[in-house]
Amino acid sequence: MKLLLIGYGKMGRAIEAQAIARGHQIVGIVDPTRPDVHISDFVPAQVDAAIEFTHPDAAFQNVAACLKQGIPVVCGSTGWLHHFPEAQALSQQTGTPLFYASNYSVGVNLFFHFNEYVAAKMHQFGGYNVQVREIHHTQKVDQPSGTALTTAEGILRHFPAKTTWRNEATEAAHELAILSEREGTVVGTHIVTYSSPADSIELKHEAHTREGFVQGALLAAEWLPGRQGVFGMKDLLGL
Ligand SMILES: NC(=O)C1=CN([C@@H]2O[C@H](COP(=O)(O)OP(=O)(O)OC[C@H]3O[C@@H](n4cnc5c(N)ncnc54)[C@H](OP(=O)(O)O)[C@@H]3O)[C@@H](O)[C@H]2O)C=CC1
Ligand SMILES: O=C(O)C1=N[C@H](C(=O)O)C[C@H](O)C1
Repeated sequence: MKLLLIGYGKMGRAIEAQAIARGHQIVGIVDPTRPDVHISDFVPAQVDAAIEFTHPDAAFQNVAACLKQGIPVVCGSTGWLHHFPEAQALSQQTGTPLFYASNYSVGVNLFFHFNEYVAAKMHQFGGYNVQVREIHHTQKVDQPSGTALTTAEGILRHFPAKTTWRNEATEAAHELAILSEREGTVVGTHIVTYSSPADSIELKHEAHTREGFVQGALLAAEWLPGRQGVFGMKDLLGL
């Protein structure tokens, strides 16, 4: 496949290495270190899919530029979802597919699935409080993590005692606390804890390397071309 990389940081570089190992061709790299390369330089005949891992403030503009060019785009940047409805509308207007996941790791998407199942069961039996904790490296700019937000949304859908989330410890029974910690080079750890006076139950995902994110993003890029609409990992994995 012909891939356009948008963002050449930790994820962009890891995706480049794995894409080449899988026999794909990198036709361009858009990044502040290459100011002469722009998304608007590329047309669909040159690119099968773009893969975007940049920054919360840059992601929507990059996604919109790809969609306007008619280039299918796989986006992994977090912290820009207030613009998601605009991106969905643009995908529909242009007939160009968009793939978004707050986390591309297959393991995390299984964790999301189990999280919703556990939340529904814990609601059914009652007596527990719940909180979400995420730990990431100190270079991370957004808080809470996109993965923690998806996790929290899954709990809010199935555990009606919580009606909203707050990014700090909270005494309010209806608020789901998301605790964010930044520590060294931690790749990404997410923990959901249900606790009662008698006991506690934890669901934890710990990424050891970025390889899971990279593999998932490449699977999405291989799957997306030729489709129409807005997709996520549930569509890709059939979860
Ligand atoms: N969905 C998932 O599975 C995952 C999501 N992420 C998310 O992906 C994003 C990137 O993560 P990561 O690679 O670790 O971050 P890095 O900071 O290592 O890399 C981001 C790169 O994007 C560049 N960049 C900034 N603005 C633009 C722009 N307008 N156009 C093109 N490139 C730009 C940065 O350049 P400069 O440094 O000069 O600003 C940098 O080279 C984050 O939002 C992170 O949360 C990360 C891992 C997995
Ligand atoms: O910034 C990161 O590194 C990560 N970001 C994503 C998120 O915000 O959830 C995914 C992963 O946890 C790594």
